[in-house]
Formats: sequence, structure tokens, C-alpha cells
Amino acid sequence: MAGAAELYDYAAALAEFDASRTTVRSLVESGIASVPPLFISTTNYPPTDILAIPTVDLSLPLSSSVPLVGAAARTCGFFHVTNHGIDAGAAVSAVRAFHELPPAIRSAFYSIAAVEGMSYSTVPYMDRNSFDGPGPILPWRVSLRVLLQAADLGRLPAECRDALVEYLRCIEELGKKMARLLSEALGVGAERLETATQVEGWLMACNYYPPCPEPARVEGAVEHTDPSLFTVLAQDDIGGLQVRINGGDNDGQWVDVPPVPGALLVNVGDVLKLVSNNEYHSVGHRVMIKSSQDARASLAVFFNPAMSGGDSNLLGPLQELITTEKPAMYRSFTMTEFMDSRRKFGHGKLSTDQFRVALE
Ligand SMILES: O=C(O)CCC(=O)C(=O)O
Ligand SMILES: [Fe+2]
Repeated sequence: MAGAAELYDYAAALAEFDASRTTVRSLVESGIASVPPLFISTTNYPPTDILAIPTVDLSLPLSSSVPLVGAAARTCGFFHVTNHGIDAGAAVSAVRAFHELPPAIRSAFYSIAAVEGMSYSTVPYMDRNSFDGPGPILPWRVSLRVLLQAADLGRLPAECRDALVEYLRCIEELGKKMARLLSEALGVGAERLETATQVEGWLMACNYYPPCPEPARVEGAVEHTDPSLFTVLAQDDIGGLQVRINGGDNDGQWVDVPPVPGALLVNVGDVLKLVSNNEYHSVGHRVMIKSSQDARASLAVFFNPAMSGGDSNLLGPLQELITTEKPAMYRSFTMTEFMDSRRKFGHGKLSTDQFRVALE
């Protein structure tokens, strides 16, 4: 049987959804009993539970934490950090508070593309002309995205502002610490990553995954890799994040990443994979919706290189990591070029393959 999802006019449905200036949260509030075709997922990869995400205790001495970070970044690309001294719960509650504001207040922020560094929609910006025929399904998620260089946090509603500002103050320190640990674990010295990439472009995504009347038919976030150097995620206790195993006997299988109370989750993004000359892995992940009753909130901070397209700001595999045994696997690129490639090739493996050097 051809699924309903194949028989509808994707472009028209998307145009109508865009024109309604609504979000999936409002659809749920309106009481829909079934999932609209734009959101129906056809992928079905049953998750297994064969891998536990490693944990790095930040109170350990560097002689212990650096090898742990290095091992995690070289294998599954994800790790929990504990003893980070940050009240992540308060920040996630603030995310929930924003998304649960009355519709009239939150809809004032509605925008698909960033306006003064902020957007709020179900669909983060995607180029409507970049696909022929049915395009990607829409995520069962609403995101408030804040580009920190460009945004005035004073515009955030009082219900979430102070907690998010405080979280960002703390996360800046954690970001610096993570950059040093990831750099040191590459064997290039603690400051090298910061010097080479200027981790100045930060994006905060405040995500809300509403309950779904048919949770098994949707995806909160479709499979993707992050474009960042690295990402730090805070989440509540609902769960739903899944990671694709990279390498080994179970290569390609999905595993659940259950939330660890109080821990933050760090993952390697595509830029770090390229800069590390494939030492580190940027691993595919997605979010499933667990419940027809409970909404999930999460808060991702993407640590990106400064967004500059000039030739003087070329990024590429660090010289120290290029050897005769392991030549450069990627050519150099600017962040503008990298982000254009993401828009063109989507949020998966192909966008990094564009920078691959042909090896013997
Ligand atoms: O909400 C989550 O658990 C993950 C979100 C995510 O992967 C992303 O925003 O890139
Ligand atoms: Fe992600």
C-alpha cells in the first residue's frame, strides 16, 4: 500500500504550514488526533541497548580526564560529563517555561529564519528550493534558536531570561574547558583548538518536543550530525535521543541514550571531525518521541568556529595530525563554504564528504 505520506502534495502542505505561522506545539494544542503527512516518518530502526555512553567526571585530575575524553571522542563521539558545577536543571526548566507560555506571547517570536539572531519555529531554516519532489519530513519539535553573537538576550521573556543568561555564563566556562580537553586529547596541546578555530560562534537551541498522539510515526529530530566543533546538551528526564553506533560489530545500529540525572552530554560535531583529520567522530543521532502525554525539553549549545569566510580563516586538518601514515583526509575550507555545503547536502555524512581528499 502506498502510504498516505507519498500521495500528498508536499510543497503545498509545507507552504500552507509556513503560511499558518504555526508550530507543531500549536497543532497539538488544537487537539489533533493523528499526525499530519508532513510529519510522518518512514524510517524504522529499532534501537538496541548494547552501548553505554561513556562518562567523564570533571572533578578527576587532567591525567585521568584527558584519556577518557580522547577515547570517547575517538569511538562513539558522545560522552556525559558529571561534576561540571552547572545547574542544568534550572536551564531546562526555563526552556520548558518559554515553550509553555501562552500562545500569544510565544508566537510573537515566530520566525523560520533568524531575525536579530533569533528564530522560533518547528522548521529551522531549510532551503525550500534544494530538493525536488517530497522534501524532508518536519520534526516533531519546536525550537527557539538564539545566535549569541547577534541576539539581544534582553528580548527573551522574563519567564526564561535570567536562567538562560546564567546558564550561558556557566556554559562558556565549560566550553573553554571542553575545548582544552578535546585539544589536549588530540595530542596537540590544550590551546591549539581554540587558537586554530576561535570558538566564538555559539548557537543555543531551546528545544521542545510536544507529546504526540501517534509517537511511533514521527521523529523529534531526524538523523543528522551536528555542524559544530562540539555540542553540549542539557535535557530533562523524558529521554528519546538515539545515537548511531560508529564502527565495530554493531556499526550502524541505533542505541538509546537515556538521560543521566545532573549530567551534560557532549558530542563531537563535523567541524571537529574535519579539523582532527578524522581522529574524532561526529556521529549520527536523532530524537524519537516517547510519549503521547509528556513533552520533552532540551537545551543544546553548539560551539562553532567564528563564522568568517575569508581565506585567512581557512580551517582544515591540523598540521600536527598530518603524517606520512595518515595524510590529510580533508582539504581546507572556510566556515561559509562549510555551511553552504550543509545546506546543499543536508545534515549527514555527505556534507563532510564534500571536503574529502581522494586518497590512494
Ligand atoms: O534534543 C536533543 O536531544 C538533541 C537535539 C539535537 O540533536 C540537535 O539540536 O542537534
Ligand atoms: Fe544534534
